[in-house]
Amino acid sequence: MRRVEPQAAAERRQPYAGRGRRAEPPPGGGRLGRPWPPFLPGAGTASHLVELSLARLDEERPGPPPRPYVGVEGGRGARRRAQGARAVPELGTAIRPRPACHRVRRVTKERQVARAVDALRRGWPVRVDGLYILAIETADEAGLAAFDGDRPADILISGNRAATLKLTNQREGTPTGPVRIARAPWIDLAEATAIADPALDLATPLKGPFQTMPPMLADVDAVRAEDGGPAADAASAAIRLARLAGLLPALFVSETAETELTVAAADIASHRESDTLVVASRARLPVAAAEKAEIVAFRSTGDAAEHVALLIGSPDGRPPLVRLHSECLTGDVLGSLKCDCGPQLSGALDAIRAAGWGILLYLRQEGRGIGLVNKLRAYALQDQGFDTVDANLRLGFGDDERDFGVAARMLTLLSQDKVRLLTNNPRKAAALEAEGIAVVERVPLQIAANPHNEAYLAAKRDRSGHQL
Ligand SMILES: Nc1nc2c(ncn2[C@@H]2O[C@H](COP(=O)(O)OP(=O)(O)OP(=O)(O)O)[C@@H](O)[C@H]2O)c(=O)[nH]1
Ligand SMILES: [Zn+2]
Repeated sequence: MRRVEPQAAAERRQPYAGRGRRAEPPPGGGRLGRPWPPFLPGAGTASHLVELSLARLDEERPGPPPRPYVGVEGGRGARRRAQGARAVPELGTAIRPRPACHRVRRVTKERQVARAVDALRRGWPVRVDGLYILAIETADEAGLAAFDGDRPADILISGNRAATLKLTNQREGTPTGPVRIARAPWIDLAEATAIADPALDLATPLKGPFQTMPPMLADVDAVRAEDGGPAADAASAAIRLARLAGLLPALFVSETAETELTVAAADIASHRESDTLVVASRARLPVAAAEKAEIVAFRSTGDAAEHVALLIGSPDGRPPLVRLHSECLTGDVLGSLKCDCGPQLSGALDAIRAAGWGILLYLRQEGRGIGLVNKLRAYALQDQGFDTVDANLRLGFGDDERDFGVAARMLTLLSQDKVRLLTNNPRKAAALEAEGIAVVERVPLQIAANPHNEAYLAAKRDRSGHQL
């Protein structure tokens, strides 16, 4: 039986001492100007607070023996061991939410980018340096009317989408960066949606005529942003923001609108999920492929996605066999035959178990980083005859929008700097190497084709350079 200490004993020790929590109210009151509740150990006001000694809990309910997993030597776990408390298996440090008494947090650039992403998804305007933007995909009539004000806002699309629409930049030929289309009176929300969404390309094959209505294509470089810096940077950042939001890279754009939400183009451009990624939690997880496995979940402050690592077997001194698996809901969960993701996932787990020690990183990068909704749009285009690469380009994205810096950061947090990589994709190996993870061997992960994914695998081999 666990014994609850009498209050008198609790009063001699400070609960949570040394954990960075304040024990006494700060001078001048608490959070948001409200007075802090009294917390005066020994004054009889906190009768429910007792200290449960870690050492005593251990005597009564011994913890598991330390597992031989990786971690940062000399970290919090090592200190606890040195103090004789229960040995905590080490694998990076889980970051707890801040206590409720923590006062107003600094608004970081990650938080500002996250807010902007959220606003775009909800159909709210955002200001990026001197450009105001509203996502075409999530705008409604009332929101667009408010955004337009006295003068119709223009349209901004990615260079890839502009190339699909054959909107050549008047000065430079084929555009590489975003292209701005002056909005003629006939371009209402429905027309703008047809410009944005290639699923409608067949239904409305004749768009425009844009070129005959100058200045339909304004070179964004010529427009200076109000806050300084070329509007081209703001335009590129705005397009990136749409992709981070999982939206089509097509926006209404204007130099005059109203919103309280401003985000700097430079903050969007430098936003990297890996910068703020931390270990959030971990647990033992026997899986069908391997009973001896452990799951580790990762979070970052700027993105909602939670990435996961599954550690299989025990470290044996060799670099682990590592699989970077990008999320594919349709293949991983529903058994889609259009791709090779499901069989690759189970094949990778089997290969890691057979190797004795390895890690599967489950990366929340659905659709090669364009998100589930856009991947399904790409599938609809593939049913029209476009291959997996062209479908992405028609949507306005690159062929592969994934940032493997996240995977490198996860490996670093797991204290792994050398890996044997299970992949047919040389880009993954190069990306890890660029982030400081040595890929000592590439191990192929070949899956037999089926009639539904033959063309997909051929496009990966012939157009994306996969070694199949
Ligand atoms: N945009 C798009 N994404 C797809 C399509 N088919 C599969 N995907 C996504 O592609 C990703 C699969 O990538 P992986 O298997 O991790 O990696 P890979 O680039 O194929 O390389 P390997 O390591 O050799 O398998 C998943 O995020 C899928 O959702 C498609 O037709 N279009
Ligand atoms: Zn898939």
